[in-house]
Amino acid sequence: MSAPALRLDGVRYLHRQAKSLLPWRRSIARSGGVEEVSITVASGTTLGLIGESGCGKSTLASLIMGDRVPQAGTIDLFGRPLAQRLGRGRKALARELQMVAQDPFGSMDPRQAIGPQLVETLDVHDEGSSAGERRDRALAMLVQVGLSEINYARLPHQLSGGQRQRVSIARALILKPRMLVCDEPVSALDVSVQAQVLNLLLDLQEQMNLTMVFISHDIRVVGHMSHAIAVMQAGRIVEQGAAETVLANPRHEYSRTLFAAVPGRVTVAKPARLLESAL
Ligand SMILES: Nc1ncnc2c1ncn2[C@@H]1O[C@H](COP(=O)(O)OP(=O)(O)OP(=O)(O)O)[C@@H](O)[C@H]1O
Repeated sequence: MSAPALRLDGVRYLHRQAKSLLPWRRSIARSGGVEEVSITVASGTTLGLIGESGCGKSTLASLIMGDRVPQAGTIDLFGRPLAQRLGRGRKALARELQMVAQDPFGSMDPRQAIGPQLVETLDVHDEGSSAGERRDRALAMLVQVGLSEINYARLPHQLSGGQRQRVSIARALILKPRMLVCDEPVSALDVSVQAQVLNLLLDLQEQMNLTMVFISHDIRVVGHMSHAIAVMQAGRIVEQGAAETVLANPRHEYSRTLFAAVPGRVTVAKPARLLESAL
């Protein structure tokens, strides 16, 4: 079997608490973070990462994105150590690995229209193309995420929350990365809009053969999106496996408690043929 798209082996990152101003409490205490995290994501599949607020999901996302460096353990992306691709390799990494976060507004320039913001990404990373080609690519990307071309000239505040999240997906995918980390991408959206954005992500995954890490506290959402699921508690992965198996037969006590809180049955939408290679 070919190398997995992403492999984390024994990754640790513990946040340092700010130094106390009280002299007798000046020792640097460790607070939350992640510890001994080992996960594997097969190419073209989605690993759903689930756990309660504060368990370390976003810390893990930032480690995968290379925004934090592990204090122990290794991260390999497409068969190469991530650590080698930071620093000068950063720019090339952006063409392989992108992120969609919960709040699309936070990462957008409120005064710049949507289209030019997409073009700007190409300006930085795709110097070979002409201005006209970049504009065409931005327009095509808008259409690919289900937005009409009219949105090219609109400002972020003129769009709905769902449309804004589509724009941030467009911006993440315009460089045609191979891997996408989604950190609670639909948590801020109305339930009716959530399904549309999730299905868009599923379609794009198929069209672009994307590998995804999909982070959510919502078990239904993770069930809808994932081939494999990892359950996180207090910074550690307590259980991982094929999505169907984990959801139907959770082995860890914590997973059972987490799933029991969800009324009804959680369904897995992903095709079974991919399950085997997802592990
Ligand atoms: N920069 C930081 N400095 C100190 N502690 C931090 C920092 N960032 C996160 N933490 C702590 O680390 C733990 C994990 O936080 P993290 O944001 O990774 O969890 P999460 O599962 O993504 O939570 P949420 O779903 O609420 O965003 C928490 O206890 C949090 O308080």
